[in-house]
Amino acid sequence: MSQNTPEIDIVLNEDELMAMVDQLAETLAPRLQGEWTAINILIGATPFTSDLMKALARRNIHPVLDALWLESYRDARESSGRVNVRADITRPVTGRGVLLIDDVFDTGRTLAFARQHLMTKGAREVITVALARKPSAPAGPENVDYYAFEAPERFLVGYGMDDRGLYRGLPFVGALD
Ligand SMILES: O=P(O)(O)OC[C@H]1O[C@H](OP(=O)(O)OP(=O)(O)O)[C@H](O)[C@@H]1O
Ligand code: HPA
Repeated sequence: MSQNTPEIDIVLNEDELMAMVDQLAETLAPRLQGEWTAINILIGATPFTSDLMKALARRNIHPVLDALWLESYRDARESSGRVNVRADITRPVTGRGVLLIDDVFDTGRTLAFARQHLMTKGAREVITVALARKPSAPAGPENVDYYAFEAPERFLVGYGMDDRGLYRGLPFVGALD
């Protein structure tokens, strides 16, 4: 790493990530029969969405892909407490199953907001999936439905996750202090 790059501890390397995404697709595939829309929660979920869509396609599962641009952290490492819609989905979801895809489930605000947003638009059912789940995230009915791994209680970067817009392109999941 260059002088200006902070120390980033590797939490999951590329091979571990790919194996986890593949396992998640194997688990999800039986639930995604019929009419489904997969929604990439922008920006952070983009690499995860891309790999999950490919892993589902290998199993002959082809949901419609859409995107919902939500923002609540911007340049901070803590949630602002509000979820702003920067851009909405592009196709109707009335009567369809919706798979909401996010990179990290932390306070749970983003996915709770997105679930309500899609139910209000008439989705038949909404299921949520995140790559990483923080240990302090909500459990019980507010919990994410599926996740690939339990992350350390640290600030994550890489594989879509950012610190002030940086490090989204790292091919691994790392942690900063
Ligand atoms: O569970 P929560 O506490 O709501 O945190 C999770 C959300 O925070 C990040 O989004 P952010 O607002 O940083 O936008 P980004 O996707 O553009 O990074 C991340 O991508 C999740 O969507
Ligand atoms: N890293 C990056 N973005 C995030 C995180 C995190 O740990 N938690 C919520 N949004």
